[in-house]
This record gives sequence, C-alpha cells and structure tokens, in this order.
Amino acid sequence: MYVVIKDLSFKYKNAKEYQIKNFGLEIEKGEIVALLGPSGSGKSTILRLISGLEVPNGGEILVNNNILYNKDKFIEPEKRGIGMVFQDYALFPHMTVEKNVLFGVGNVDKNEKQRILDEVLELVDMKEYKKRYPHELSGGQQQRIAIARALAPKPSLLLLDEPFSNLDADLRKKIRNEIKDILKKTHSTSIFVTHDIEDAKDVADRIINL
Ligand SMILES: Nc1ncnc2c1ncn2[C@@H]1O[C@H](COP(=O)(O)OP(=O)(O)OP(=O)(O)O)[C@@H](O)[C@H]1O
Repeated sequence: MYVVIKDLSFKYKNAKEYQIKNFGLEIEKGEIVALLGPSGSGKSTILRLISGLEVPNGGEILVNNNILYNKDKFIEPEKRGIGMVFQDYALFPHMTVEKNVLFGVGNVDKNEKQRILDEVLELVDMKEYKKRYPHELSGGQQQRIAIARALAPKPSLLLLDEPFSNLDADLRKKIRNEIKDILKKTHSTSIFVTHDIEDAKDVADRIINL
C-alpha cells in the first residue's frame, strides 16, 4: 500500500477528549479517497496530522514506504513532500500566478522552472494567466492556480481540504470534474476532505465516512 495510517490518535493540547482515536487508512498509489463527515468530525485534524502540522499522540504514518511518523520518528512538514490545497485558495496576493506556482519548487535551474510552470499551467488550462495577480482572477481560476501550485513540486501525496466550498453551485460541479481529471492525469494519490456527499461522489474513487 502506498499510504498506510495505523492506529492514529490525537488530542489538542487544551482539549479534554481525543479528537482522533485509533484512526486507520490505507490508500493505493493513484487513488483518490474522500474523507466525508460533518463539521467537527475531525477531517481537517486528520489532514493536519498527515501533513505534520500537528504531532500525533500515537500511531504510524507511512507514504511510499517512508515513515513520516511513528513513536520514534517525526518528519518535519516541509520535508514530507506533501502538497496541500485549502478552501480559501491561500494564494499569495502580492505575487503573480507565475511566482505563486513556482513558490514551492526547489533548487532547479531557470529552464526547468519554466518547463514546470508551463506543464502545470497547461494542466489547469491557465497558461495565458502567468502575469496576473490573484485578485485579477475568478474564484474558480484561483482554485485552479492553487492546484497547479500544489502539483508543481511533484508531491508524493496531495491533501485537499474542502477545496470547493467557496464556489457557487454551478462552478463547483464544473471544478470538481476538472479536478478529478487533473488528479487522474497526474496519477496523484490524494485525500480530499468534504462534508458534501456530492463532492465526494464526483471526485473520489472511494469514500471514507468519519
Ligand atoms: N486548535 C484546536 N484546539 C482545540 N480543539 C480543536 C482545535 N482545532 C479543532 N479542534 C476541535 O477538534 C474537533 C475536530 O475539528 P476539525 O476541524 O478537524 O473538524 P472538521 O471535521 O474538519 O470540521 P469542519 O468541517 O467544520 O471543518 C472539533 O471538535 C474541534 O472543535
């Protein structure tokens, strides 16, 4: 299995109860899994644990046979090679599309950067928008750029937290189909969090109810 999460448990420091108890999940390479559950069920917390933004109280997390967390080991978030897309796009407002997309791309030469930029912008059909700023784009376009930015460093795993919740109903349907195409084209192994069963059905290969 490409992603293995075993017996994960977690409690926020100031909380009385455990938010995550003995959570387990296995994902095949290239599979898109949706975590579906109501508000407060712990969806975002699970993504924070996988990305390393919170430290679990117990369990194991492995991606592609690399241990990201167990009782002896904690890999820092920036070393995990995990891409994230959030509901609020979180593009840097003072940076052009080009700068936003290349932000997380490491030490590669100029030509390689241009190649990556063209490749991911082509993928999300936004090649003409390199020099635009986020406020000059529609909500759906900003979300496509957020996905291009997450994909540019070639992450081993992509986490998407309610990526459609800011979009109106028509756009939402369109974007989720586009995203599914993009994830499948890039063979991206992905975990996608939502409280909306239609989102989950449209995008995911498999739905996990929390
Ligand atoms: N920083 C924090 N400190 C203490 N408790 C927290 C913190 N963040 C979240 N929680 C609690 O942990 C539980 C799970 O929250 P989480 O955000 O993971 O839920 P969710 O399923 O993503 O909800 P939503 O769909 O509303 O975003 C909730 O009871 C929440 O109140």
